Amino acid sequence: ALMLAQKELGDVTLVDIPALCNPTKGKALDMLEASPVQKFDANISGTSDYKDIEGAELVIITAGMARKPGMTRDDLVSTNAKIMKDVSENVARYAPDSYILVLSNPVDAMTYVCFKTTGFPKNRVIGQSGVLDTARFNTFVAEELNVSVEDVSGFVLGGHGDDMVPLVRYSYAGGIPLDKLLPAEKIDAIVERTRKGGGEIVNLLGKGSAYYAPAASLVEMAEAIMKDKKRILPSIAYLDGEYGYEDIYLGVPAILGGDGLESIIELPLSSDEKQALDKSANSVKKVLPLVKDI
Ligand SMILES: NC(=O)C1=CN([C@@H]2O[C@H](COP(=O)(O)OP(=O)(O)OC[C@H]3O[C@@H](n4cnc5c(N)ncnc54)[C@H](O)[C@@H]3O)[C@@H](O)[C@H]2O)C=CC1
Ligand SMILES: O=C([O-])CC(=O)C(=O)O
Repeated sequence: ALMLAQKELGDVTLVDIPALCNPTKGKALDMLEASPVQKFDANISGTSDYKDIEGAELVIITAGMARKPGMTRDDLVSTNAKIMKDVSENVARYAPDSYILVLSNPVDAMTYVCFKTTGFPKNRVIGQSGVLDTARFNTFVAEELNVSVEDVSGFVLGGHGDDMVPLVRYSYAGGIPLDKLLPAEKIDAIVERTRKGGGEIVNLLGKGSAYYAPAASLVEMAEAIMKDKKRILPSIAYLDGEYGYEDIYLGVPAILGGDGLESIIELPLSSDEKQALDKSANSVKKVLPLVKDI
């Protein structure tokens, strides 16, 4: 919320459960009081009444439990699917024209729940994972090469789980393909660390999960939509035959602009890459039956 306001992308309303109404108002007020110092003009308010989101153009859903060390994201599925359904119903009722970004885990399945519950068109329900996974990949590459993160552009496809697919063939530093700059074993180690990147933070924190980098990732997607930037960003999109998958939400490269997820980019994949993507898609598919009757 603070990052959105700092960028003056709009006024921000934080919504949490009634038991946390006052702490939510307190958080919002604290952030708002940073605005005269940091010189941003955006209102930030807190509430537990969904009526207060009436007319919202963009809704970011992060409601739900975070995992603890030793858990997988999929362990959160039944608890978070119920929360996602409740939140999505309220968003559909009070902000029926909004674009939605979903973060709650397991995010591929939660984005599917949000899509089915709201009944919104697929371009208006989008999940976040790839921007974060790519940011982690880029961080590790920049560290290994001792170069600026600004010059590294990785590419991560697939579900937000340990078998996500960092695409080395489409990853560059300063326009130079990564395999010309790093030996295979270093690249493999970076791929593996990226896949487990969320878990690395969960284990270090002991309580809760990553926070700043997921927030920055959501803000990048929000900005693309609010400013109609037509960014090419990895996004969790509803697939209707693209990449050979049907009726599933999965991370793929997409164009984000004023009309949400405006199109999906279908990349040619090698057979190894497609196999890795199939494995990741199958992991997401395994979870979907658990959310279909929520
Ligand atoms: N997709 C991604 O890349 C990432 C996903 N996540 C996921 O995002 C979710 C949120 O993470 P955090 O913000 O760290 O957790 P948190 O525990 O700090 O916040 C979750 C909030 O959801 C609220 N909530 C629970 N039930 C609700 C309901 N029915 N309606 C409205 N609000 C409700 C809670 O009161 C709490 O304030 C988790 O599921 C986490 O795994 C976190 C980081 C990255
Ligand atoms: O790992 C988690 O539980 C939170 C998350 O999705 C991430 O940080 O990638």
